[in-house]
Amino acid sequence: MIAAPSITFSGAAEFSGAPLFDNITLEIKGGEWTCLLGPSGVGKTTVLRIIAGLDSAVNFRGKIISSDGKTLQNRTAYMAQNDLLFPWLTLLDNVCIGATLRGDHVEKTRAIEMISRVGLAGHEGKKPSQLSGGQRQRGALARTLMEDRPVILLDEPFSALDAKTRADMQELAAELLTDRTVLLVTHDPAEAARLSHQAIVMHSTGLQHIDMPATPPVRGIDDPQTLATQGKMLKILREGPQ
Ligand SMILES: Nc1ncnc2c1ncn2[C@@H]1O[C@H](COP(=O)(O)OP(=O)(O)OP(=O)(O)O)[C@@H](O)[C@H]1O
Repeated sequence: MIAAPSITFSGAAEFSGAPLFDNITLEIKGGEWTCLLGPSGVGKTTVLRIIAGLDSAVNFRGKIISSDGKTLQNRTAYMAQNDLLFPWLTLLDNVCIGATLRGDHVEKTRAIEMISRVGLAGHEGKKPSQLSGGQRQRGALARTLMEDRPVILLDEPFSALDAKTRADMQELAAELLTDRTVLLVTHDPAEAARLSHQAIVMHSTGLQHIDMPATPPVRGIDDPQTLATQGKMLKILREGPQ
């Protein structure tokens, strides 16, 4: 098993002098799923991108500390809100792109297996333009799951999926990412209630932790505690910090 560190993210961020968030501390527990919810524009994607080392436009003043003291560089896999599949590559080549770009051995058999696991068997040779939005999102998920990284950053990875496929992909990701440190941004309280070890709502005024059921994820869709937690989150999202 690969060691998945805890991450402490703390600090403030601004874009061109306009403050986005100030003085927040986000504790992301090692080997667990943390879900981050909150209103549009509050800064969730920016947090993910800063941790992934991707956001050059933002002015971030703070620290990102991993519990094992090692840098997070080359230890994160990031799945963006839009699928970012290369339009000129086939699905199979897109799923293998990480290894290809690094000059590593390309594990085509494993990639074909991953494509099958996300329900896209038979589509390996298609270009992204020949796939539906939900299929492209599953392709991006397969590409992320191919990256054998201890820290996984997912930005609304299931948002384009129909209800059945969404539940199936949540369970697949939970299975394949067991013991990884996962930070999942979602707008869906039902998703957060099912998948989170800890769930946090990001408000413009700071972070609010949500009490989670004692049962471990993945929780049943119709489990009463899951539904109660989902309701509590929705209330907080609608009415603000409580
Ligand atoms: N490159 C950028 N330059 C300037 N402002 C930016 C840039 N990227 C994001 N922002 C601004 O920062 C704010 C936070 O954006 P971010 O994408 O992090 O929000 P979010 O909480 O993930 O929103 P959503 O839920 O809609 O995805 C927004 O007001 C956005 O316009």
